[in-house]
Amino acid sequence: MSIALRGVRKTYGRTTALDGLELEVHEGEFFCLLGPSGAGKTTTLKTVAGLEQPDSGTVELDGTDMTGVEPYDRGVAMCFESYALYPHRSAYDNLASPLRSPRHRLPAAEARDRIGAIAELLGISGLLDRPVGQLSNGQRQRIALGRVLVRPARAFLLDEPLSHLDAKLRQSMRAELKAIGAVQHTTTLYVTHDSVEALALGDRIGVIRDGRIVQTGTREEIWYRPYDTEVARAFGRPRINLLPGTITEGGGFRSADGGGAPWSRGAKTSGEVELPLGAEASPGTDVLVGVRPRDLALEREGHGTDGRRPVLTGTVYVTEVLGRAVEVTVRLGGQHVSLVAPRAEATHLRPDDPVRLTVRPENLLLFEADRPERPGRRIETSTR
Ligand SMILES: Nc1ncnc2c1ncn2[C@@H]1O[C@H](COP(=O)(O)OP(=O)(O)OP(=O)(O)O)[C@@H](O)[C@H]1O
Repeated sequence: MSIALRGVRKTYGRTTALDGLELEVHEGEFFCLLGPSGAGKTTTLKTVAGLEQPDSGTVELDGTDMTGVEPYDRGVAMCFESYALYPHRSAYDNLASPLRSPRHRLPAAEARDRIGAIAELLGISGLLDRPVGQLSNGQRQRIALGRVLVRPARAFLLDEPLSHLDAKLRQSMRAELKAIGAVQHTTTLYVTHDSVEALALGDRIGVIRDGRIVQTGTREEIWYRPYDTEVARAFGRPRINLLPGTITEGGGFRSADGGGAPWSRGAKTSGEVELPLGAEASPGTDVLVGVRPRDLALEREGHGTDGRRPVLTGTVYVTEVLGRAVEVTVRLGGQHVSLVAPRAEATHLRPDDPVRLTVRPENLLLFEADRPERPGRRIETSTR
């Protein structure tokens, strides 16, 4: 089933939950809607399900306007973050109840098989006899998810279905979820505020902010061509580094002289540097250059640089071991930047050690400077 929201506006009193939201989810797609708390994610799902009516705008399912169509008749199955389960009934009964409704009734043996298969995938087979009221939050959440997935639907609407699981379980369930046959073949609109989850699961991702979609794209598009600094900051941990500067006459970048400009280039020594970015912006524009921590490399001593890659010179501020990698925070002039390096390359580093960092020009992103009224938008360059 395809899902489309066209110019959907929804207010609650003086709160605007959805502000002319436009969204299209294609048939069979796993679409992640990512945004911070209060952005309008749950309201979007409820509007698609028919549990909320838009003040204006329309919801179309398979191209048909759903205005006036009851939730029950929309063919979508929704899983709430605050799961509505029957606490006194067994987990099995909770999973089985959707299959007893006149619309979805299945022969008992088939229902048993289906429940067994879903329970197996969700790791809840051992809990089926227990009353749901006695289960942990994480266990209940999996029952609630199972309840949605067990019945045939033309689209699944899932609202943070893994949020109550511990990190390890969440990670394994994430992998399982996409492998579930029903999910593979059914349009799924999945709400999360976790960018790692969105990147792992989404065929496409929609970033929602203040009731509007800011950007829609594949994970590559969102990662390499973020709409603005806020989208860039939302994806990737540690966060993207954003360093201030201005656009030069030739469309390059000149670092802001924040007390000892950190950039140098090629064999030149430390000092203010110009990066030829081919920026589509007028000279003098205040900008931010974005570099993700994993795209910054420590220049190894004695290896020099190839003369083409920009080099940043600074001193180590602090290091933190992240499993097999190390996050190194480097002081550059008045700024701090983080980079993630393989442990072997970074374990010897101590605070105040001088370091030189390199970055591939194609890994530099350019943005307008942030303004009070809105985050800086990405500026096209010729280096990527
Ligand atoms: N029933 C309601 N009555 C009044 N205001 C509401 C209601 N439901 C949602 N809102 C408001 O609408 C806005 C969007 O809420 P929504 O629940 O859609 O956000 P969300 O992105 O799902 O957030 P979260 O991640 O915290 O669940 C919020 O400001 C919220 O307070």
